[in-house]
Amino acid sequence: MEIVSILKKVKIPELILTHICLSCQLVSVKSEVCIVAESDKDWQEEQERVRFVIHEIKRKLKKIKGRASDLKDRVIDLRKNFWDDVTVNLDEVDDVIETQASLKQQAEFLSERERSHGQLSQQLKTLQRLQESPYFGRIDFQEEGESESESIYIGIASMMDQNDEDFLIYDWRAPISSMYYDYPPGEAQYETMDGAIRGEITLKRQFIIRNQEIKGMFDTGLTIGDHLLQAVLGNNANTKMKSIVATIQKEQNKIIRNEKSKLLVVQGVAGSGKTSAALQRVAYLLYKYREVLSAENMVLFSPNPLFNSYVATVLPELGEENMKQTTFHEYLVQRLGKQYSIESPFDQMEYYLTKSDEEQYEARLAGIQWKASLNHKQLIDNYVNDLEKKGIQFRNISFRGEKLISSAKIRDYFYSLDRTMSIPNRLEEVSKWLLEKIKVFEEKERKEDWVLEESQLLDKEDFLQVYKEMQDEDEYSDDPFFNYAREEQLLRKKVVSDKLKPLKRKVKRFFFLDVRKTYAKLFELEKYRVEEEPLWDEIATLTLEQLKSKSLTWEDATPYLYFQDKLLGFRENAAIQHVFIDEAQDYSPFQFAYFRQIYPNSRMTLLGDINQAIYAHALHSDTLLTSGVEEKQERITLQRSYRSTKPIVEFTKSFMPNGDEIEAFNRDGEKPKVYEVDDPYTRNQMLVNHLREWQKEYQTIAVICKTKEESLDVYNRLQSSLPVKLIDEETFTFHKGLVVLPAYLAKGIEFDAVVVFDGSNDQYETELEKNLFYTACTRAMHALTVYSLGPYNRFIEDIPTEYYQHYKVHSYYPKQ
Ligand SMILES: Nc1ncnc2c1ncn2[C@@H]1O[C@H](COP(=O)(O)OP(=O)(O)OP(=O)(O)O)[C@@H](O)[C@H]1O
Repeated sequence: MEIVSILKKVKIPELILTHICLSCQLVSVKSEVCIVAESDKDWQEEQERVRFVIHEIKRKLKKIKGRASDLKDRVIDLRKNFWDDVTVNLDEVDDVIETQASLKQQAEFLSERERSHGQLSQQLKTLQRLQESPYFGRIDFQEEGESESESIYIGIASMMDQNDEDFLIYDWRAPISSMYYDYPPGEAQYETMDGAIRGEITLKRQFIIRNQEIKGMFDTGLTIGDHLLQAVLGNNANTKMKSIVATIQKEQNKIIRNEKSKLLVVQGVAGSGKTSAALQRVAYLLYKYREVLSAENMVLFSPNPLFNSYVATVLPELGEENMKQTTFHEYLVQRLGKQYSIESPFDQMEYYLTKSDEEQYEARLAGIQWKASLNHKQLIDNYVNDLEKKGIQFRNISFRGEKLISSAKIRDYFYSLDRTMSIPNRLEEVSKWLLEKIKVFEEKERKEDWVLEESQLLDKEDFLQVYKEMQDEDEYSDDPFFNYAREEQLLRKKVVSDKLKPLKRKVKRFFFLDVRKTYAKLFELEKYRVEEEPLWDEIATLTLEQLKSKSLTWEDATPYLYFQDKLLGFRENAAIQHVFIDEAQDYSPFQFAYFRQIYPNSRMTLLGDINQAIYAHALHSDTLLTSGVEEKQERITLQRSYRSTKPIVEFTKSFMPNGDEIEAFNRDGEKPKVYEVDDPYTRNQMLVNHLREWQKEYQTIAVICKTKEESLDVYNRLQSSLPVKLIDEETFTFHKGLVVLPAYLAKGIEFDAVVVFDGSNDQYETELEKNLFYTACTRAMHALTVYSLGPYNRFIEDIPTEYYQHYKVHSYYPKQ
């Protein structure tokens, strides 16, 4: 095997390291590196240490395997013979109590064993991972006042030596390990419970260890040397996101280890590692607060279902459980899906992109922006204040088509209650009052003829239940007439009770309050007309139409739920201690305010990129990453982009405002290509050939379109020539190979190579379309090609021509 160890001694500039180690894909890394022969003493000593540590790991593995297997046998045995050790005696009250105690003890015994077994399996998994690659970093740290430095080896978990005295490996999340990410050699310090420990880093070294062998070794003067990063970033994209634990950058480390902020906002350019840092942060918090925090106490809101599967393996790879993951749409559907069909953000986006010729388009757009704003929230708050005094719409309570209690009576009762009580508390009172009334009605109703008729139709089980009830009551008599009468009584009771159950359930859930009708009044009453919004009347008409058809547009769903929670009350989710919101720029200020309401005490980490704000509400208005959030917050900015090669970053940053602040990681590659083609047939032909070529080199290739419709069209065209998959909003996992998808579904994800199917002026014109185009282009890691049917879009005009290769292609086909 060809291995070149890389250390600091001999300098060979501009070495193309195609012969490094092919098995770990350290290929095509072109940079100035330092290199020494394999026989180097340091290399050998390090390899010796790796062997020693792995030997220790194996020893531990053997020991734990033995213990785990013993424990497993004992658990199985305990489960099988659970009852043998329980004294069951139910004769006397004392005996029952004793039996209960004995049962409890046995159950606790079993669960304690099961827990221990779980912990051992966890340790086993971690050791198995360490066995492959025990660590990735080393720092030699000489603490102030000490005469010698200590070598700290850093890996994904800690491991002690045989006598449990010294650490052979430190967990990357241990306080001392933070220096590895934060400091180059020289003065350094780390925080402990007892204050800062100061000293000097005398050596900083990175390793690539695979299959128990050192494949690469770098001494670095930087925080985290570029060599390793070059190697990692040069690899092909995967359908699963990778952990960045070995190469976390200093700025990212600030996000990961931030403990002070209640609200942490990360504005990071495309590919700057926001999502990666967020996941490492979850792992860090789970480690640091392991006594009090578990994966169930954290939730990640992600941009689409595909993204969930994309990031699903990062935490398990680090030996941690995944936190809950959901999309905000999923959350809204779960809360409101029974009453309404809820438009997805993607459908709203399709509307925005494709329906500009519709009559109501302008009004809808104005509505999208208004309903995203905190002004709309204020309007609702004012309205709810008024509703405390009057105006709530109630429903009649009816049973079998007959009105039992009129909405007017309910309203009068509600508004007769103490006004200092909140609306939900008053509803609780109304509910009790109604249930009392229903109870009285229930007793009367049992005597009705229909009840007897229905009782004949009861199931056999119902009769048996009544029979059992009579026996339990000890009312079984020798007098058959008495029995018959009692049976009828009970059957009648059962029929009415069963029939009223759904109604009672609804009353307990405050169904008597008509939320929809009350919300609609906000758009009907002159009092709430928003004068400063010129299209208010149109917005109101549209909203009322939607409400009538029992569907909620994306822009309406959050305000509606907010309003509903205000009226009916909402039990906050106290279990969630940390909320992560990825692609935070896509949430409106109103939506964020709603998050605050449902998770009032949780810490929040918001991650986003203002340049990727693609939803219509972001037009001319604040998003979470601008100034929309007034709360106290800590902001961290990431300017360096890691995903794409330098030429791709130079291309994409050139047409973005403040693009000059975006910094490319120095990774070489081909310049992006822009093909202006004058007919669709030629473009298709070229595209197929192009993709065929790429398939030889790359594992994940995306043809990114603007809309769903365009994606479907491209998919249909390519299908007959190439193995291709179409990704839509219902796609939950994606696989290697060639995919076609709209840009908004590619958010957060990356591909080896990307084709923008049509980057023409007709397609990308507005400011939001620019962001969409930017989002599409920045998905590419190694190669980017833009096809344009006719003249390319005006944003490309802003790019210096030396940053891309431009081709004008004339039709292969004769014009007809
Ligand atoms: N410190 C790092 N070491 C190695 N790779 C990194 C590092 N930071 C980021 N990357 C890589 O860069 C790519 C982009 O990272 P990530 O998806 O986390 O960025 P992002 O800021 O969320 O991007 P976007 O907003 O464009 O979706 C990933 O392949 C990730 O593995």
